[in-house]
Amino acid sequence: MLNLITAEEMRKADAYTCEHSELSTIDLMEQAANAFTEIFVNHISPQRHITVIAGTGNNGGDGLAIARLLRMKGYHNIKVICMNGFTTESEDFRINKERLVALKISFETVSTPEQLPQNFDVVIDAVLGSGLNRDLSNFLKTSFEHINQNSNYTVSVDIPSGCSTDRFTFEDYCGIKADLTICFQRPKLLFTLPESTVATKSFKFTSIGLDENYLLAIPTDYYWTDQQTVQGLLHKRKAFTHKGTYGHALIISGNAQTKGAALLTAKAALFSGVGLVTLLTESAYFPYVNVYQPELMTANKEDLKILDYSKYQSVAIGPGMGSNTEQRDQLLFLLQQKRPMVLDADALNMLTTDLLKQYILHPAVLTPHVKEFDRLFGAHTCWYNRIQTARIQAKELQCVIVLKNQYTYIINEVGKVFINSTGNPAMAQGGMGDILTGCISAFLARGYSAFNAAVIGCFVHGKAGDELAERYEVTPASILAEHLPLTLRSLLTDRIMTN
Ligand SMILES: NC(=O)C1=CN([C@@H]2O[C@H](COP(=O)(O)OP(=O)(O)OC[C@H]3O[C@@H](n4cnc5c(N)ncnc54)[C@H](OP(=O)(O)O)[C@@H]3O)[C@@H](O)[C@H]2O)[C@H](O)CC1
Ligand SMILES: [K+]
Repeated sequence: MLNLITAEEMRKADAYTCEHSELSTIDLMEQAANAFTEIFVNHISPQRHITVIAGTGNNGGDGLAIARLLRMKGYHNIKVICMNGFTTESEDFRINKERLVALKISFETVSTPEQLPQNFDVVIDAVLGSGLNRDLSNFLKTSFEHINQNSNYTVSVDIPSGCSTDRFTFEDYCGIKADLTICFQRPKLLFTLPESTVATKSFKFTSIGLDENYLLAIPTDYYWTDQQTVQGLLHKRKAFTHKGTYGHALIISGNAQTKGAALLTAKAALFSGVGLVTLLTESAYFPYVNVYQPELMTANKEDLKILDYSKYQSVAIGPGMGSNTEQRDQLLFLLQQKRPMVLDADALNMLTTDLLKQYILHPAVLTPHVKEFDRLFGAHTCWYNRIQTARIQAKELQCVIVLKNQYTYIINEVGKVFINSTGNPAMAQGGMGDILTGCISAFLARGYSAFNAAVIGCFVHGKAGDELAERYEVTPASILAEHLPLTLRSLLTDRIMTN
């Protein structure tokens, strides 16, 4: 679990690392440039024409070091353009300029936007990083606009120039619009917000060798859930265990038109390793369930109010359930059974915050997408504010909120935010949310806490999607469900190999 930190804390970590190690700031810059270059070479071939656009601070210094390292790696079409008019020139920028000139890499300075080349193939943007402390000058604004319009592909160093990581809105954004940002040491919360795509379409982060013990001790409300965290949480199946060891999940989902949602949720629970899965549905539908997935058990919807709920370790309610008066009455009845629950889709649509306050008195995971979230907790104009509401509500309701997004936010009962790091656009298809509900309900039934079930469920779901996306342009939900056991195996095998 990586704690996310602010630009100011990063600066302190930089100073601390240099003070408490043999490293000088120029060494750290070299490490940062190396880390950047390692990712860059996997994206951009040496045949491309690279223009590094640099400022004269440390972000610019990184840019110059990157130009030199790329030249040494066989990128021969490379030049550096330095933007004039900065008040400061950092010492490490100066050293890197000397090193660059020694390699005879083209270095020129521009003072007006008109002096910039007409077109760029690949731009490495190293004008401004975390040192941004005021509005952009007209010179920089116009230059950035020109670069944005005329670059085939732009990679920003640490932060797109002109983007402030301490502000979470992008109104009137006039900085660099990157295709990829390679940021240092930690992901930035900002880049997980969907609106940040105006500044960077994607991001990767890489360690530059800052003191991790120092960094990890910095308190924060935001964390990045990485593979190691999930591997630490996952238990391997043990010898002499049986189906009863792994819990029994009850799935309540699907009306006449949306039976597929019920099947997908149940299938995902099954493939996530729960001992038993029962699907509550109309008796007329039992044969279809058995044909589709013979391992599933069925219970009659007519018996909803007479079932013995104590035998289910988790109850998932909502996908494709419908939201008429009868279903609302069923939902309230189910909530009163106080079983560990996952509430999704129509279950969320039928609830209000007052009802949640009244009925959520047991471990519960709410899995809204943006529309469900805003209907329940009020409209939001930006994701940062939406996350803040989720933090308040999770604390107030004492539940876990899984706010779905490309980077899903998992908010625990004390309002801390854990950002899921897996998943991709190939998963953007109907039924994917049903699979997530099934996954989380399986881990809940297997005995994990609501929070751990949410963290594991989101990670495994997204990782299965990532693995499939290497081979599939799109990953239909049922294919993803069937891939879950392979993903679980790879996570558990890696752990055995590495720990
Ligand atoms: N620990 C790390 O993360 C490391 C980061 N590295 C890289 O360093 C940058 C941060 O470098 P820094 O020198 O602090 O700042 P910048 O390069 O972003 O900016 C330089 C100076 O530019 C001036 N400034 C600020 N805003 C503007 C503006 N709108 N227009 C013009 N100029 C501006 C400001 O100086 P002033 O004296 O004029 O106020 C900035 O100081 C980080 O992003 C990483 O890329 C290290 O290389 C490795 C360790
Ligand atoms: K930059």
